[in-house]
Amino acid sequence: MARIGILGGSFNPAHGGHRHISLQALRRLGLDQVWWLVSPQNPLKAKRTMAPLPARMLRAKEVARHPRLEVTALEVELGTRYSADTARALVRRFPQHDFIWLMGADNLVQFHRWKEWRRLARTLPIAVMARPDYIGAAHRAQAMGWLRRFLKRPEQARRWTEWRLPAILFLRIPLDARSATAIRAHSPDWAGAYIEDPAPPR
Ligand SMILES: Nc1ncnc2c1ncn2[C@@H]1O[C@H](COP(=O)(O)OP(=O)(O)OP(=O)(O)O)[C@@H](O)[C@H]1O
Ligand SMILES: O=C(O)c1ccc[n+]([C@@H]2O[C@H](COP(=O)([O-])O)[C@@H](O)[C@H]2O)c1
Repeated sequence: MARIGILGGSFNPAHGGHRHISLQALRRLGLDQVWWLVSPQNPLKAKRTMAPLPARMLRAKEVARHPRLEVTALEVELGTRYSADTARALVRRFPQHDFIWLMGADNLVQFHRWKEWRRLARTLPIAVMARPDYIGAAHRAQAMGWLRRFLKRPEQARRWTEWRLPAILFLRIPLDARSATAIRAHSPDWAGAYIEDPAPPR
């Protein structure tokens, strides 16, 4: 039985912020591993600006480089597109593990727009990682109207496998301002380095 944090994301591209929150989650939640689920396509994000999945995977593996961080494209294998379905499929596929869903505070702000988000919260506990500019907004998030009654205290963090679901925890970790949006603004063609050159014309 392993204790595993799930960090779903576009990773377009992966950056030190992902690594930072994963290492914090490992420590604060007493995890054995964090699995990065590199999403084929976030249902709420534009396809136009999404780099191909193989390029995002390669970059994520370069950034993660830690024995307890696992980079996966599990949603491709599981055939799931929405996180509520992914969570359910993970629990069924890996009954020997305990999972907790990790997200940055910005994700909680739009959580009420995710498909069947209450079902996700009934399937897995949720840990919300602090992110600059979003902490207040996360506490005021629309989804918190329902989730607030299931709030756990920080001192309960390591006992998450014993929580009754739904359960949500805010982790006040050192803030990290890195973001994929900022990287794309600076290097819009970052994925080019990870895509093999097409065969030269004959
Ligand atoms: N610096 C950070 N601090 C806290 N959480 C973060 C940080 N960077 C990413 N996350 C979280 O990691 C998960 C995956 O993030 P994602 O791949 O969308 O990166 P991003 O930097 O938020 O991308 P974008 O700027 O394109 O939205 C999300 O839950 C997001 O909130
Ligand atoms: O299930 C949904 O409806 C849903 C809507 C938006 C985002 N998500 C998930 O949220 C995670 C973070 O996405 P992103 O693009 O902000 O990195 C990723 O696992 C997405 O699949 C899920």
